[in-house]
Amino acid sequence: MKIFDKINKNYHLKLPFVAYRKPNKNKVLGKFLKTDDLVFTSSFTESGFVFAPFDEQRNTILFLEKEAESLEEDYIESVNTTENFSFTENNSSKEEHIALVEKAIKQIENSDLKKIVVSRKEQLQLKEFDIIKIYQKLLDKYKTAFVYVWYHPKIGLWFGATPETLLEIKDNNFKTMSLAGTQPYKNEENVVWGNKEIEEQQLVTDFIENQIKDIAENIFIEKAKTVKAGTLLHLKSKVKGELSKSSSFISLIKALHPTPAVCGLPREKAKAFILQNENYTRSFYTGFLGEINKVDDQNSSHLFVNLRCMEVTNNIASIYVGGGITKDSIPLKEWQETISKTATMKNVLQ
Ligand SMILES: C=C(O[C@H]1C=CC=C(C(=O)O)[C@@H]1O)C(=O)O
Repeated sequence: MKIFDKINKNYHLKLPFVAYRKPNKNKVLGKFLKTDDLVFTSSFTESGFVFAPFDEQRNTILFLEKEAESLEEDYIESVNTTENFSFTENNSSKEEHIALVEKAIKQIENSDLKKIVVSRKEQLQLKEFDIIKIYQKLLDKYKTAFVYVWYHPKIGLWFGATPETLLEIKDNNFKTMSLAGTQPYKNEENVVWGNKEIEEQQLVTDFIENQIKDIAENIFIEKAKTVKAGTLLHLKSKVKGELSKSSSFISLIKALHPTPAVCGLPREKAKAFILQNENYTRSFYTGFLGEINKVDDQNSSHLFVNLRCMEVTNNIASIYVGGGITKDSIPLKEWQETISKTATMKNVLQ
């Protein structure tokens, strides 16, 4: 495909680009830049593609629409996915993660915190690395996800296949979702959920409702349903509404990000715990990415939460995974949940 040649070319010339396919769509879209200038946005008023970190104190990167060459092509399923990547697994940080989960549970028991999402980074040494093969495998395997590869020579190379929409907005009509609770998919989507997962997801739904109630009208929240995301199942409620005339797109982003699906409740206290206690920097994991202010589509924007993602630097893949901790969490189960979540990316590396 032409778009893959262009990805290869830009990557080898060290020029920024993003390629992405929206959930359940066929088209792969690409934005290819001609210089390696680093452009930031804090107003979200420009037209382009944003890549935002978890911590909003850090910069959001913008690929300006007017500076980019845009390509789009229907994806033709790859026939070349049998080739193997081999990797050596680093010694896992099981004890460290379990200790972090235990600390989060204690903090919840001894404060007004209800939920904290704690995460970790797992590093794998790749024996081979081919940007196109990895991206094709992601496209082949995760048709219901937002599947992307994003590169800037001054920032890094990221891949992801995320199940979570942060915000889709056109005119004043918007959609978002409350996604939380995880169990492995075992050929059955009709499953029973435990109280911990039901409560964990309800906390996210209540937070979203509370955050948007003063800036939106006609809010409608669907009952939670089971959804499949790769080899996992989650609980999801769709949310829609109308942004009030006096409110702005950025106020909606600020109201939603970071949701308790990636941070916790109350938000600021959970964030402080995360920044103090996770012994690595999340950078763009649990941030968000996507199109903003599309001029050819009534200024619409479509943003996704950066989950099930990895960063590749010098043949080392860093896979980022986390999970929501509540008073009812069982540390060993939370560890196993992060292992299950690494499979989304590991499946395309082997
Ligand atoms: C934080 C992650 O997932 C979130 C989204 C869905 C379910 C989650 C959970 O069950 O904990 C997390 O809130 C991740 O995949 O790293």
